[in-house]
Amino acid sequence: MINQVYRLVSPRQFEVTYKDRSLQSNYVVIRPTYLSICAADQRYYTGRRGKEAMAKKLPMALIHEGIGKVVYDPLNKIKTGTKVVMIPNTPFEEDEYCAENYLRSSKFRSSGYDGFMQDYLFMNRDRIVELPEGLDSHVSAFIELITIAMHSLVRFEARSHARRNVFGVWGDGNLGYITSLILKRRYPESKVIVFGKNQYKLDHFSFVDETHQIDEIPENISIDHAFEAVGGKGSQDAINQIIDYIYPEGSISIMGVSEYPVEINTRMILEKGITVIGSSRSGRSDFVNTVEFMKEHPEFVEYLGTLVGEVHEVRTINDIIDAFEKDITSSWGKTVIEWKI
Ligand SMILES: NC(=O)C1=CN([C@@H]2O[C@H](COP(=O)(O)OP(=O)(O)OC[C@H]3O[C@@H](n4cnc5c(N)ncnc54)[C@H](OP(=O)(O)O)[C@@H]3O)[C@@H](O)[C@H]2O)C=CC1
Ligand SMILES: O=C(CO)[C@H](O)[C@H](O)COP(=O)(O)O
Ligand SMILES: [Zn+2]
Repeated sequence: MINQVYRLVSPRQFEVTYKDRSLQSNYVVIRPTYLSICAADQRYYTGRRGKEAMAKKLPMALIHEGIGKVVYDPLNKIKTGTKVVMIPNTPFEEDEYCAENYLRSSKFRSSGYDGFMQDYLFMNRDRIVELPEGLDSHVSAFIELITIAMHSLVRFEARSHARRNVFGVWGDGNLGYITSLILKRRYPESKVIVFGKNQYKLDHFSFVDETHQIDEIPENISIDHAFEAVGGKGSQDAINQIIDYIYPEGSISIMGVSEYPVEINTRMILEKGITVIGSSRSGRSDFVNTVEFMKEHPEFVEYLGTLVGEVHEVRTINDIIDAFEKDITSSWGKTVIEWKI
C-alpha cells in the first residue's frame, strides 16, 4: 500500500512523501487519530532548533505525542478499532543498567526519524499500549508528555533521599502542571510548591499547596527536592534559584530542554551536596504505568482536561501550518490535533 508521510522540509514548510509499505510484515498498522504538539516540534517547525540539527534531521514528519486506532494486525491478536497510545522511542538493544530512552542506538520519532504525521503508522507490537474505553481522547493525545513526568518521578525515587516533606516545581507550563499534579497524587501528605513567571498560569494550579512568582519568593522557603520544567533560556535562572532554595542533600530533577549550554552554580551544588538528576524522554514501562495511573485516578484525568488548549481539525497541509501557528500564540495548554487528513 502507499502511505503518505507529511514531512517538515524547512522551517514552516511541509511536503507529502509517498512510501510503499507492505502489509506482509510483523508491524501493527495504526491510523493516528489525536495528536498533540510538543515544544520540541515547535523548535523544528520554527527553525529554532539550530542550523546543524535542522540540516541533519530534516526532512522528517513531526509529532511524537499521539493516539490512534489499530487497523491491521498481521497476527490477528489485536481487534481492529482498538484504541492505543503510540510510543515514540524505538530501541534496538537492551542494557541492564541503561533504560531504552538513554541508549544511543535508540531512534526517537520526530527527532531525526519520522513522527506521527502520517496516514498510517507501522509499529512494532511493543510500541503500542492499549487504552481503556472512555478515556478522554483530547487528554490521551498528550499521554507521552505525562510519561515524561512519570519517568522523571521513577528516577527521582530511585536516586533521592527519603525525606519528601516539601517539593518545589519550577515552571508554570504544561510539564510543570503535570509534574505537580502527579506529585500531589503520589505524595498527598507532602507540600507541593510551584514557582512560575505568570500569575494567570499559576492560577490554574488550584490543587497544589502554594504558588509563587519567581521574583516574589518568601525568604524562609526551603524545599527537600525540586523538579525543573522550564527549558530554554529560563532554565538557567530556574536551576540557580532551585540551588538557592533547596535544603542540603536534596535532589534536582532537570527536565527542561535547552538549545544552548546553561551556566549553573556548581560551587553551591558541591557545598550543598545536591544530587542532579537528568531526565529525558520515556520508554514502554512509563507508558504502561501512566495508562494504569490514569485508569486508577479519574480525577487526575479530569484535572488534565484543564491543559487541553486549542483543538484543531487537520484535513490539509494548510491545516497543519494553521495548528502550529496557533500553538505559537496560544497562552495556555496543549494544542490537540484531530488527525483527519
Ligand atoms: N525531558 C524531556 O523528555 C522533555 C522535556 N520537555 C521540555 O520541558 C520544557 C517545558 O515544556 P512545556 O511545559 O511544554 O513548556 P511551557 O512553555 O508550557 O512551560 C514552561 C513554563 O516555564 C515558565 N518559565 C520561564 N522561566 C521560568 C523560570 N525562571 N522559573 C519558572 N518558570 C519559568 C514559562 O513562562 P513564559 O512562557 O512566560 O516564559 C512557561 O510558562 C521545554 O523545554 C520542553 O522542551 C518537554 C517534553 C519532554
Ligand atoms: O520532547 C521530548 C520528548 O517528549 C524531548 O525533549 C525531545 O525528544 C528532544 O528532542 P530533540 O533533541 O529533537 O529536541
Ligand atoms: Zn516531547
